[in-house]
Amino acid sequence: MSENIIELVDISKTYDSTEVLKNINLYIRKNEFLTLLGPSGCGKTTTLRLIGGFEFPTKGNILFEGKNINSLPPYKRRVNTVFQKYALFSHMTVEENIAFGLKIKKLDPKVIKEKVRNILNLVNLAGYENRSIDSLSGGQQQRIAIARALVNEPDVLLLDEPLGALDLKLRQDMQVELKRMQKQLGITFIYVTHDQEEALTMSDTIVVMKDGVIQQIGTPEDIYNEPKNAFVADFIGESNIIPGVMKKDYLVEFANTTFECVDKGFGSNQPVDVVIRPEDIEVTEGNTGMLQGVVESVTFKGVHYEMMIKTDTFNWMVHSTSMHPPKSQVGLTILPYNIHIMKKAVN
Ligand SMILES: Nc1ncnc2c1ncn2[C@@H]1O[C@H](COP(=O)(O)OP(=O)(O)OP(=O)(O)O)[C@@H](O)[C@H]1O
Repeated sequence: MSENIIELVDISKTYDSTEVLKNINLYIRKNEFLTLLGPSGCGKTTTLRLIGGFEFPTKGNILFEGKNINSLPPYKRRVNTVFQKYALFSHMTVEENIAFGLKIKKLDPKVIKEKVRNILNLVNLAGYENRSIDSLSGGQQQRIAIARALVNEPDVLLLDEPLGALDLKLRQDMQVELKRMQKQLGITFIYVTHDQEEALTMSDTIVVMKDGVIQQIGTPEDIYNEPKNAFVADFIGESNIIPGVMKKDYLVEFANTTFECVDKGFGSNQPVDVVIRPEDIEVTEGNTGMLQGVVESVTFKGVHYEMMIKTDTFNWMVHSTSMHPPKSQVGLTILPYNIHIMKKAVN
C-alpha cells in the first residue's frame, strides 16, 4: 500500500466550457497537513470539493489508498468537511450538534455521550454540552464545527477557509489549536486558504495555485526560500521582482549591474525574473554598496523599518532594523545566495 492517502492524477474540471482546473497532479501523504494556497478563483475550493465528492472531475482520477473513488458519493468517502460558514444547527445544543452524525449511524447513546465529551475536551470546550449554539462566540462555534467533523473519526479532514470569519488574534490562536489537534489525532488535513501567513504557520506541505494550475508544491521553507517563479515569490511574501538576464553561469544582470548569483542552470542570455526579499538587502550609509540610492520613505513596522529606496532603475523595498532617514544617500548590497533567479510564471 502506498503511503499516499489521496492521489489526484491528471485532474481537469470544466464548468460551462471554462477549464477551472488544468491537469492537477497531487499526492497527499497520510497524516500530513497540506494547504492549498492561492488567490480568489484559482481553484482551491473546487479541488477540495472534488476530494470530498461534491463535484466530479471532467478528466482524470482520484485515488484513495490507491483505489479509484471517482464515482463514490461523499457519504461513502472516509472524508469529512468543515466549511467557512459552519452550518451548525442553531436550534440544537452543542451536544446535539456534535452527536448528529453519530445518531444517524445508530451508535449506542452511552458511546455517543462519551465521544462527545472527549471531542469537547480536545477542542477546549469541556462542559459545554448543554449550551445553545446562539450563546457561543464565533471562535467557539467554529470549534464546535470542527468537533462535529472530528467526532466521526475521518481519515481525512477537508477545511475550507475555516478561520476566515474570525478576527486576527482568535485566528492565530485557532491556527495553533488546529495544528495541535491534527498532530494529536494523526488525521490528514487538507486546508484551503488565501492567507500566506496562515499557510506558512500551519502546513507540512503547501500547494500554490494560480488560474487552475499548480505553480509549486513544497514545504513552507521551500516555498518561501526557493520560490519557483515570480508569482509564488510575490504571493508568499513581499518581494522585489526585477526583470533580468542570465549572462552566464553564476552571473546575472539586472538594474544595469552584473551580480554574482547561485547558478540554476538556465543557460546564457536567458530572460529571467530576479526575486529579492526586502529583508535580504543590506543598507549602508553614504556612497557605498553595490547600488546607490536615496531613501524615499520610511515606515515603522514594529519589528523592522520598511524603507522605499530609489536607485536609477528600480524602487526597492527594504526591511531593516536600523533606520535611514528620508532623503539620505544609501548603498545597497545583495549577497549571491539572496538573489533568487526564477523562470516566468506558468499559465
Ligand atoms: N459551480 C460552478 N459553476 C461555474 N463556475 C464555477 C463553479 N464553481 C466554481 N466555479 C468557477 O471556478 C473557478 C474556481 O473557483 P474556486 O471556488 O475553486 O476558487 P477558489 O480558489 O476556492 O476561490 P475563493 O478563494 O474565492 O473561494 C472560479 O472562476 C469560479 O467562478
